[in-house]
Amino acid sequence: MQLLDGKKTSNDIKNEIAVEVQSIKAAGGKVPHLAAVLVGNNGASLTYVGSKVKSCQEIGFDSTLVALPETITEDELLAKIKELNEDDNLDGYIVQLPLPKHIDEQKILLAIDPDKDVDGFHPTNFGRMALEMESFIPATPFGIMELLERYKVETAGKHTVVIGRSHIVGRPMSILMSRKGNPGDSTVTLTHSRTKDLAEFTKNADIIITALGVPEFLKADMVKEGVTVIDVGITRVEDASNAKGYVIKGDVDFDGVSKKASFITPVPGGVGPMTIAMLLKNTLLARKMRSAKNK
Ligand SMILES: Nc1nc(=O)c2c([nH]1)NC[C@@H]1CN(c3ccc(C(=O)N[C@@H](CCC(=O)O)C(=O)O)cc3)C=[N+]21
Repeated sequence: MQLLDGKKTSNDIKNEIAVEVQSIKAAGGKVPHLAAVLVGNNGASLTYVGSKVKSCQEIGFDSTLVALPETITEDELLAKIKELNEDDNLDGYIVQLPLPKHIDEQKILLAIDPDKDVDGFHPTNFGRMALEMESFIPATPFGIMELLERYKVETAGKHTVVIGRSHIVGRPMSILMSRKGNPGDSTVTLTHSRTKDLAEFTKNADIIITALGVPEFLKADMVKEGVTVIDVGITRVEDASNAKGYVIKGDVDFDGVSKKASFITPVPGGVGPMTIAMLLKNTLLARKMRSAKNK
């Protein structure tokens, strides 16, 4: 069994990006600038946004945290988005999800300038991704593709089963794995809450990508020998014995499944850190695209 080490790989990627930042600086260019919009103070969101800002500092990016109150109106948030779109000193930004219930998420995502949409959530980028054009690829799926590539996991002609059809993980993942190229060229089954006999699919899968949010859902008896398992689940489960008061659980019963797997991601330290590294990679791409336009 080979562990797909997202912690290590994300550090490698961050180091590669830091080297590029240094050469941009040496050439007198502008360093990439990422902003994160955070509405309210959801505990998990604060953690992720905090690590995004910290990573920017580590690799020499400029970063801005736009912290807004939970009570902000949709119009006020749209005005802020407009401001970020027009800010010439900003290369890319993300609006941390989920947003409060009174704000229409789709409306907000549509307002983001596709050229600054480093999350790749705008329909323009999603469409470009599906059509195999250059685009910003959503960071979590992009991170999974990067892990598969760096660990040389064979995907061509393999049966990939994706569990979960969310717009930010499952659906884009199913598209990326079916695209031409390496990684890719997979035969993909996208399963979801209405799928019947899910185990019949997972038992026949060469690669399983699970983005469900149900702790330890995938058990050893649901997979075949030699499977590759990518665990995108991250659920905080209360645990008084832990200093933080919680432990992070993936969708996979790691102890059981890892005995049969040829490759598997841990949680934590798998897909999560990769998400942040790929967001930085998208931001570097945004900077390069803007610099080519003399911005
Ligand atoms: N606009 C937007 N873009 C996102 O990319 C986005 C989002 N909204 N909303 C929430 C999800 C979730 N997400 C994670 C990022 C890093 C870890 C991560 O680094 N996890 C660590 C553990 C961190 C912890 O202690 O909780 C790990 O798995 O090792 C997890 C989850 C990005 N998301």
